[in-house]
Amino acid sequence: MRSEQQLRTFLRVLESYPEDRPLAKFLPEFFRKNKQMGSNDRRSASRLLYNYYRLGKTLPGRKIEERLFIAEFLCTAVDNPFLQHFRPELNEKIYLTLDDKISYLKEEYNFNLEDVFPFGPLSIGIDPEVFLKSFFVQPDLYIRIHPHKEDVVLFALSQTAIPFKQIGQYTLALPNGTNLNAIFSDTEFPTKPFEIQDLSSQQTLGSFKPNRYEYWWDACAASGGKSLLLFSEQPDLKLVVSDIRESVLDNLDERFINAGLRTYQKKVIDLTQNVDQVLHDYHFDGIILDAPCSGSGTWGRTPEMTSQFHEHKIQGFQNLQKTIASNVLKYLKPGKPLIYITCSVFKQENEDVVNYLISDHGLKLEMQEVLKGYENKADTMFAARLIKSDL
Ligand SMILES: C[S@@+](CC[C@H](N)C(=O)[O-])C[C@H]1O[C@@H](n2cnc3c(N)ncnc32)[C@H](O)[C@@H]1O
Repeated sequence: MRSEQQLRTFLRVLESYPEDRPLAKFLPEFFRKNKQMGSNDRRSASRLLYNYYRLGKTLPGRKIEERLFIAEFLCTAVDNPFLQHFRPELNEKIYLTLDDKISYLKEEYNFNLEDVFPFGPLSIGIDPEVFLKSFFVQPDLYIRIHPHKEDVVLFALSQTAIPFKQIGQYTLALPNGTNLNAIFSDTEFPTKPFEIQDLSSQQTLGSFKPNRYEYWWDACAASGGKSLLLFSEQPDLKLVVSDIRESVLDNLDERFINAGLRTYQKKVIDLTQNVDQVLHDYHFDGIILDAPCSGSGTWGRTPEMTSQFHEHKIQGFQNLQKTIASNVLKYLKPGKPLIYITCSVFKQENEDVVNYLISDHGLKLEMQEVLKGYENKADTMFAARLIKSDL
């Protein structure tokens, strides 16, 4: 029986999963080692695994199978043959709204929404209920179109059956898992006319406000998402990018070439250390600090993190953020902005770090905001613009 087979495969994959690396890395490795699995088996195993982890820490005492059926019930909105086979009484209610499903589970299974993500406190302004419910909805894939390439991208997408939504002049939402390489092939599009970038990440641009010919530093640049945004707003900038990981900076080179960004300096540095030897002559007009963080605002994409996370880690991230922020400030000109960004929902990593920068370093807060991706099938992020004092 197909559903029985799917359940057996799910249990086998779950048992093999060591929970020490992202599912997105583990699953392809597992499938490579288990070549007998066809594409349908892979698809259903991935779906069941991801949905299972969307339950987070709820219903801890229930059997794995029971939790899986409840996860399927919450995360699917169309007739579900798997559920029909094992729990027809749940499949019968598959068309209920998420709110009604949650009420039903509360009654019948003692389900408690708060247990999905029992961590906190959350940043100010986050609606806990809406945030928690977003865990049962797969986030969208967002792209940012390069300037003047809107027609090319919209035309290519209109030739496919893929439903996409235009959010702004340069921003499109596509269903998760859309194979953009198939639509924008290397032969037809040797340089890609867009970046894959989450909606909230794109929205951090609002806090940058760069001016022409200024000198900016993207201090934790990774593969350069924020630098590319900065460049899209103000191409006439001088730019330094750095990260502790050399490998991610190699990806950055590729993305920069694709976007036409050619003049920048690149440095591999550990910002918990004294970096004066490398940066003693630098005085920046703006610093973007997209700090290492729990990533809790992105767990809608990596739901396995919710059940693997331990709350005590938040303090460790805050310590790291304070250290790095204190170290970079030395290279910021007085009167100029530090843009502090995280993809965390925790107040301890967001407002508390901002308050520390104000109280211990005399920075002036110009604005701070939570980018509520949980309302838009996107990541949730935090961005603050702080000005270094003139003294
Ligand atoms: C949130 S990610 C940055 C994402 C990037 N700005 C983007 O838009 O794609 C944080 C980065 O901080 C880097 N990082 C972590 N610890 C660091 C340290 N001690 N010094 C410098 N960079 C560090 C990580 O390697 C990671 O790439």
